Amino acid sequence: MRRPQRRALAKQSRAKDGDEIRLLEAWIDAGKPLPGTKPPPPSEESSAANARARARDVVAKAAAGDYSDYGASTRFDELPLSKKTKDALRKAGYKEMSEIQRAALPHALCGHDVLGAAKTGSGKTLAFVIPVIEKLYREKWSQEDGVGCIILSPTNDLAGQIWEVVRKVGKHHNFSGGAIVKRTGIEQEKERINSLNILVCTPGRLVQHFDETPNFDCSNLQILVLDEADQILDKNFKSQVDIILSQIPKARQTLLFSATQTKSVKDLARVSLKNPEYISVHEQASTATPDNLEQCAMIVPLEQKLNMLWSFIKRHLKSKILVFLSSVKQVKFVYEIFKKLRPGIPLKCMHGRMKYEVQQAIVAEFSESTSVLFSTDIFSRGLDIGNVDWVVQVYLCLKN
Ligand SMILES: Nc1ncnc2c1ncn2[C@@H]1O[C@H](COP(=O)(O)OP(=O)(O)OP(=O)(O)O)[C@@H](O)[C@H]1O
Repeated sequence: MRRPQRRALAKQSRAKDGDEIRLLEAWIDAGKPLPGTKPPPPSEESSAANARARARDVVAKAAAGDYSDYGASTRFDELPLSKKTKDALRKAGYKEMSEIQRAALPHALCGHDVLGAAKTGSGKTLAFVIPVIEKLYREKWSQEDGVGCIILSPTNDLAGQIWEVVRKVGKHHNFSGGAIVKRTGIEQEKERINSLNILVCTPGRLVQHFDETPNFDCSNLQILVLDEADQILDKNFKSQVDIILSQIPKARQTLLFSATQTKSVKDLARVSLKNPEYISVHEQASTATPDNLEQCAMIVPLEQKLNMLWSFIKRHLKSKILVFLSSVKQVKFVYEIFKKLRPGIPLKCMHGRMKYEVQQAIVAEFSESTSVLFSTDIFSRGLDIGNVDWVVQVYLCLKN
């Protein structure tokens, strides 16, 4: 008896999705922003209660066929998004959009290619994760359709972090996906990669699958995202990115995000952007770092550097400190010596020769506790760790 009931429910839910998709498509088309437009500054008059009422009104009107322009929205619930996505965003505590999200989401939702730049920590991840999920939802993507989206990240850690955001925002949808990183082992990945809809991975790992996984197929790809695009497009990843681009369809949506915007015509031609929207929300800012970040430099004779670092740590025993060193050898050396000297604060170290699971455990511990983490630059891009008091670059290259 149960099975027919379940089938009937599934049918009902598909029909509901179909109605919602038709409404979203009509709304997206009717209310889309004109190419090249930016949202006006948000008005300060409205209270949270007013804003919620306005969002309800917008959605009710859309259901009645009166589609509003959504390019000036300030809240996620004013956008033409599926109920499943809106519910997940609300549960995760996301209500008001950040500046880059306000500027990029309306263009990305209506299918434009986007080249977005905004300071680190400004919310770029949601600005590409939401359009990815919505596009696949509106395309009624399912496991049988295979890989629908690839999100490229320069590091495994960042890929893992992006995947967590995809999971959070897509938790009421039925897409499959995962962070294709060293953690799982290539053989296990090969068995399931063709059934994943959203892949978050480094260029290197993806190329390995193109080389080694029989029948690995991305010919249906709908959307390609490059996070930290400036780094993915630089010479270190060039050969890998070229292979990836040769294996995916040119007719797709492409979203590029980073803290600084690449304007190199060559780069943009490589990724075949079509009439991209250039969105740069912190153009006037003098640095790509947040305004409340204070930065200073000290010139210290080489032979004094470790003493100076030791004194710094001893004077900040109640702080969370991230120390960047320039090689695995240095990280191991400084960590071992300082550990023996017992500064009075827990010490940790991390570098690319450690297993991925060990790195993840160290990041998790560091996120939770007051401690000092010595690391190479594997840790330098895009990771979201709260409450870090100090970042110390011990061997700063002054030329750069
Ligand atoms: N609209 C929002 N409301 C509240 N918090 C948000 C919003 N958007 C993003 N955040 C939070 O802000 C933090 C930084 O977001 P995110 O990692 O996406 O920034 P980023 O611009 O990608 O930074 P980076 O350049 O360092 O990768 C995260 O903790 C995220 O959950």
